[in-house]
Amino acid sequence: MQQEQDASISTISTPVVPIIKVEKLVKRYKKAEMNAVNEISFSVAPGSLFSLLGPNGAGKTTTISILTTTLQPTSGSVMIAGYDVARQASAVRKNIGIIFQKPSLDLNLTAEENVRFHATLYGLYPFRPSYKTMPRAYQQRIDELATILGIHEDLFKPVKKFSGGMKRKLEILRSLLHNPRVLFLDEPTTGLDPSSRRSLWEYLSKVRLEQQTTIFLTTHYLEEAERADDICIINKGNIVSRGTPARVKADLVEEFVLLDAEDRSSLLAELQHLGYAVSEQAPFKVLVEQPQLHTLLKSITTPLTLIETHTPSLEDAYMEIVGE
Ligand SMILES: Nc1ncnc2c1ncn2[C@@H]1O[C@H](COP(=O)(O)OP(=O)(O)OP(=O)(O)O)[C@@H](O)[C@H]1O
Repeated sequence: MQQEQDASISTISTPVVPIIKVEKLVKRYKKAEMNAVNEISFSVAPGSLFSLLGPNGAGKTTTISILTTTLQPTSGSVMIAGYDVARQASAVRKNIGIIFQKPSLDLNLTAEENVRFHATLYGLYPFRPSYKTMPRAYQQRIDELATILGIHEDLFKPVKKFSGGMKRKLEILRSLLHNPRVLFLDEPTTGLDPSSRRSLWEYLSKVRLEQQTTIFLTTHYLEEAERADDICIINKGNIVSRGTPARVKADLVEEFVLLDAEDRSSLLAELQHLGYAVSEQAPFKVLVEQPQLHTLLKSITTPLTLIETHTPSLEDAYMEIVGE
């Protein structure tokens, strides 16, 4: 038994060096009365899919802009792949890929030309006038990524013929060319129809598995965040909940039963005697999860006039947090 305990403790405490570490990050815009990001701290495990979830104005774009070195924080620290965002911005940039909300592709060029011009602009490969004359390493990398992202057939087509989903995939391909350790995506599925959205998610999972890239994305869709290994929910610049989707659900979703009786004082005394967390006002709100409900009801001897169970969904809990 002792051995089992020791084994489980050592498994839990195995240190994983985070690829992203955010500590007490604050951003206050000029003339703003409140912090857009209000002393938030979190870390991201390497190779994971991390989702920053929140409603409009929560502070997602502000956070991702600081993490990607395009915005100065007011205070706090951010380390990415071991580099300090404020003091080692160019080393950070070498280790990250970024896809912002607004597409930045040249519609008059082919997909491959968009990638090639980007690659030469950023000094990854020397410029050559055609794909065929580009270095072999470039050709292999673009082939590999286009295959993972499912746009191999379309590489030599003009981007103006691409759907929204294909354009997104091309931007992802372009931002992965230099093999970044972290890929940042700001609301990547905004404006996509449900099937393109699903397909983009499948391809992002493949990218993560095959390239071991950590993926950090922002979204205001709860169902998207549920696909992540870790979620951090922010609202009005503050962290509301964080952890695995299951953990966040347990954190936010409060299961309870409402009970009432003609003899309320007897019912209240019984509930308190049984050790349940219970509201003072009737009908009495008793915090109890479904599996324990039967035991609770069997133990009560006061005749009941009301039994009403409440099991909110994660969506309900999220709406309650952000809808105020
Ligand atoms: N350049 C700016 N100057 C002043 N205030 C700003 C600026 N950019 C954002 N804000 C404010 O900071 C807060 C956080 O905005 P942010 O864009 O980070 O939220 P968000 O979660 O990305 O929202 P959305 O989902 O709508 O993109 C909001 O109150 C917003 O009005």
